[in-house]
Amino acid sequence: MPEENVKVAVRVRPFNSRETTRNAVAIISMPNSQQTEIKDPSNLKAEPKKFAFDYSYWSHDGYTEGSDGYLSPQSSKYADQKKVFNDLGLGVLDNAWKGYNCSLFAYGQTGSGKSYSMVGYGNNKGIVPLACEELFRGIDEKRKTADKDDDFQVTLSMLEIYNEQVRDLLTTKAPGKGGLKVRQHPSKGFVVETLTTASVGSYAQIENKINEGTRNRTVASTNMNATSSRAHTIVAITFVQKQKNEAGQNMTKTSIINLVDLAGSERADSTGATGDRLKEGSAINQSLSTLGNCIKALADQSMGKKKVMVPFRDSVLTKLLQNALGGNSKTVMIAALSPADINYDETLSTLRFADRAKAIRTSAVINESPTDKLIRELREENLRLMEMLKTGGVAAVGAAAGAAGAGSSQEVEEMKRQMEEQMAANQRELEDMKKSYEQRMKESQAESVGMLEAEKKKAAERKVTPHFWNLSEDPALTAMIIHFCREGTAKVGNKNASPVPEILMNGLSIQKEHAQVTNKKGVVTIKSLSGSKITVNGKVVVGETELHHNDRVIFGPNHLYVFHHPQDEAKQIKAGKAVETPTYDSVQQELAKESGLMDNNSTKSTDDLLLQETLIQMLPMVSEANAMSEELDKKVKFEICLVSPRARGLAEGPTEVMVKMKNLMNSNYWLLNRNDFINRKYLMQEMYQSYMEGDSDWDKPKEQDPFWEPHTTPVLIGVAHIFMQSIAYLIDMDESMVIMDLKGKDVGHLLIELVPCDAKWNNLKEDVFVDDPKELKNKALNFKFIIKGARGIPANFEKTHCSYKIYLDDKPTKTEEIKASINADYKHERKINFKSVTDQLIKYLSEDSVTVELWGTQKEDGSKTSLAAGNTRDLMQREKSSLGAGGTPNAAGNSLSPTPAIASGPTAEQLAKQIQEKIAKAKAKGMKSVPIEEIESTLANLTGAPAPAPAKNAKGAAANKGTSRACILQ
Ligand SMILES: Nc1ncnc2c1ncn2[C@@H]1O[C@H](COP(=O)(O)OP(=O)(O)OP(=O)(O)O)[C@@H](O)[C@H]1O
Repeated sequence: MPEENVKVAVRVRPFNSRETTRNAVAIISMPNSQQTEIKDPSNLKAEPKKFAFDYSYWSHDGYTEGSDGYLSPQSSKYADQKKVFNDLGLGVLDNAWKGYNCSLFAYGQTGSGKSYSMVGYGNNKGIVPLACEELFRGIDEKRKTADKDDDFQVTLSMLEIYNEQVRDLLTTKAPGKGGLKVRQHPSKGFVVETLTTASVGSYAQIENKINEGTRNRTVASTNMNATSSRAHTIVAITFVQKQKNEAGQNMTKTSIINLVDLAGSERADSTGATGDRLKEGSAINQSLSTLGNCIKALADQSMGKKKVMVPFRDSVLTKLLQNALGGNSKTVMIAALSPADINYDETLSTLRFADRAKAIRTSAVINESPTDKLIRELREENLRLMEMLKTGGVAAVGAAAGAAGAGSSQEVEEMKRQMEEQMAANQRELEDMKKSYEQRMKESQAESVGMLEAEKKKAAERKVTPHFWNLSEDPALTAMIIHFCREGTAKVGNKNASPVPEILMNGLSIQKEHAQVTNKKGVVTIKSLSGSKITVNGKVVVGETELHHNDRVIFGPNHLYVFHHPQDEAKQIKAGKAVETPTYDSVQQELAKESGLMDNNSTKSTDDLLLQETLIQMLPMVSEANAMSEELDKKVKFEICLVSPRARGLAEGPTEVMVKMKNLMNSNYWLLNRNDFINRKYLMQEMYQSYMEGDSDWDKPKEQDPFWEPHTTPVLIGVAHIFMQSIAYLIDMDESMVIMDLKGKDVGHLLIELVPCDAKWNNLKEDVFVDDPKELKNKALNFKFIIKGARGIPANFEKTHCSYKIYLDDKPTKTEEIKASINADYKHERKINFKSVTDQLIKYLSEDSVTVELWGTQKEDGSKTSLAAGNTRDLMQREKSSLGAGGTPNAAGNSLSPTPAIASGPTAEQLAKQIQEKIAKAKAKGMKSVPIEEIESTLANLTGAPAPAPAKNAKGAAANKGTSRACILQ
């Protein structure tokens, strides 16, 4: 069987508005129509990494937007939708007409442009609609000259794989527990049972069906509280052509065209391995990671590697794509690339994935229908027999048949009769198939006409009646759900309400009777029912609130709608007001601002903008996690924590977003980094989904419960910053330093001593000091770093220890773990010795501080005094009200401000003052600065050699950095 490689194209999109605001740097270039290069943003001068593909599409710039919104090329370099379709889509169609199975799949991180290439937006139609249009244009063309027996049938199915479960997108029926079943068929491979196949007879019908599927996807994703970018969507078009071939025989060619929009390829963890206990628990990434493994194995196979097992069976997606990747299919992959520096890691991994896919070989065959083949064979056999009978070859046939146990011409006649009967039966079967197809077509046409009419009516009503339209993170799912607010009163509620509410919403935290919307002569108001949550423009609704055009309304934690008021809009336009339609980003930004976590100053650094983006991503997730905790009565609460670089022991860097998981029954808490939290959120969703499906075993054992963490997991209690300045003057320090938690709250004191020593580790005498730290250069330096203990630690801790790094330490040093609740004596003494002090070390000692982290494991039931009772909702309410005036709770339940850059205790300035006072006192007693000979002799003692010459240049200084660190004695 002839093999051919998978065709691979990459396409780079324009910057989005956020990237433009933050002055993102474009790191992708395409020197020609095949080559793609990527630069490492941390080293822009270095050679870029180079890749070659069948097509490299430049869609980053060089285009103009027409009045109809179509983006057309300004320069020949720009690849518009038509170009991509002509290269990839037409090829797929051509193969479909020939009877080959074809697959086209789009790969890339969320927001990189997969849907744009596959489906497109507005007038920029993507490959799927253009291919469907072209397919029907071709069919219409063929029909003009077709024979009466010729026939062309198109059927469509559309499914989604989310979390290893298959959902039929062409039905509103909820799938049973665990989704649709995937079974192995002896000849077809893996198939989805009971999947709807819709017959479609025109482009309008196919477009209608795809819209219907997208709408169902929107409803399902909000109901299940799922993230649409984590789902894979497969549109499968089956194209059957019945035509006479050149020899006048009836042939049926069947081609299945699989159009696959894969879930965002970003790794759940984009910063490397996470330490979270539950990191392997979620099935959310299983399909995509198995796809990666299959592509790797297939690429190895085509490179000639023997005995490679391709793990198709390890995920639902790869089972369904087995043919597309490893068998009977002509396959095209389009990898979508973000141009921005910040996406470097993801984009590079997409390019590597695409590069591997190039090597895969498939061997497609023209699919003839077995029924037709049989008829053809029977007819051929029949013709041969007739010919033989006519030409007197009966004896020969008889002899041949005799050898097989027959013998007479009667038997030959009998054989002939049986064959003819079989042929007739086959013909009948075909006729039945045709009839049932025609019936389905009629129904589908009627349904389609009905739907078109309903759509038209809805569109007309939208122009005059106030309504809500859904706003989704995924632009493809936006404005798919419309709820009208007709004159009178309408209830918003879930499916358990009786009577069924006029505005039906299901999903997380939507109550039976959630809200009431009243339209009184065009004045529309909303009020919350049964204490449920509604937010308008970022503010929680209290009492009856009037809605205005473009107001952003959130029901529960995540049902986001925009209110459209046609008359209000007209008034605004008349008054000359700019009417701006809210976007998902603008709404999230508004919520983040309302959360109080973001300052409102307009000049923002890149780090601020990136932090803002992270907050925008995390805030809705934290609200959802809290809503799930409330519904499942998990008695934990999640809160965003902003952690400054200083609190992480770094001199500089971005503020990090972490999530604190708090046990509401006692004061225990855990800190989750962003990726660990996101991973846990998927697990929470899985748990919530199984709870919603009525599974009796929805609740997991503690070890697998994302809402639980053992009390023995150490948590960071707080940090203290120890300034090293006194060592730079060879002056000792004995201080009690404040320990601050990540919110900047005082959680105890750390008793610290810094003691400069001589070569024999005797404490330097009081009269030994330097006036200027520079005097230490090239000399040896010995000092003791002593952590005596901690005082006033929160009572819920059982065991504590400290951990810190000094100067260039690559691993943290830990003190002993002390079992004590409020006061702990670590009695930790570390002897630190530098053979030769460098400028860099002097700078460090003079300006920097050591961050000592205080870690602890909590008591099983926290601090007994705070044990609380009640359900999660009550506990959350109680916590909110006890926050007091200082903390304003917000949508996400946060009341935090970022950690101050430096914890209090004696500040650097106060320490400097203390040091100068000590020096002044010593001088007043007639003492002089440290005798240089003493240091020289210390150095000689240690190295047995004279002091090394000072580094002459930066490189030398850097080299010295490494050697100046002597082994550290403990
Ligand atoms: N070639 C392009 N030209 C112009 N705009 C583009 C192009 N590709 C993508 N975009 C825009 O970028 C945004 C993100 O693209 P798209 O929705 O296709 O991403 P995606 O990878 O499908 O994301 P998701 O995984 O969330 O579905 C959209 O607003 C889209 O209009």
